[in-house]
Amino acid sequence: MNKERILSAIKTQGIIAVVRGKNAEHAINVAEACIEGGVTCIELTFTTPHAHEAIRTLSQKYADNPTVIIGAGTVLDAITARIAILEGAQFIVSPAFDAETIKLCHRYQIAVMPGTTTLSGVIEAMEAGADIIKIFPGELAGPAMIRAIHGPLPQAVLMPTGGVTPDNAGAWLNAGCIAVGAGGSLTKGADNNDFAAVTEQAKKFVQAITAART
Ligand SMILES: O=C(O)C(=O)C[C@H](O)[C@H](O)COP(=O)(O)O
Repeated sequence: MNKERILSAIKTQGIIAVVRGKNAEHAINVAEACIEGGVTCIELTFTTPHAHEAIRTLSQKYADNPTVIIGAGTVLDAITARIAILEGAQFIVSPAFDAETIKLCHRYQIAVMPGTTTLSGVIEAMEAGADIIKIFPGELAGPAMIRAIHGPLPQAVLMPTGGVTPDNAGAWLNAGCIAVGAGGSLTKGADNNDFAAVTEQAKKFVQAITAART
């Protein structure tokens, strides 16, 4: 799928699941539980051992399903981004700013989302061509910061991650975020292999996002 369609799908879905697995198989199970609950944009983080295998498996499985978008997270450098792209990742998320990662993603026309918590960081990311700017850690910023950034920079496309829950997801969207990223509160059941709990939590996120947009 081309980059515009990936970005449009993320905007429509309103949420990216941040999946940190114990290993590739565990990450795949967590991702499948999210997808079953209706959260279909999946960020597989490179803190998971052999994360690239999970990216490959899920990218191949959902290659013909345009509602499921598989991407990579915790991408700290261009080498990791290239590995993720070769395995099928359709978007790249970083917790911070790395110019080489953004340049590489542009080379392959893959959506790229660097992280920052400052206004200067937002401007630097926009100037480098970030498609979405991740506000991380979101719990330290809060939805008020989104409104504040959009004062001087109404054109900034922002997405928080860190501390996003079904209870506060709507506040982030109402503050002007294009989507939210949710890890711990979405996938905590997976710590005990309770994947049904992950599916239930995914449904709660979908309900919260639908409610915020109606
Ligand atoms: O490392 C990255 O690239 C990340 O994407 C960081 C994640 O956004 C947060 O770890 C998610 O935070 P929680 O939802 O509070 O678990």
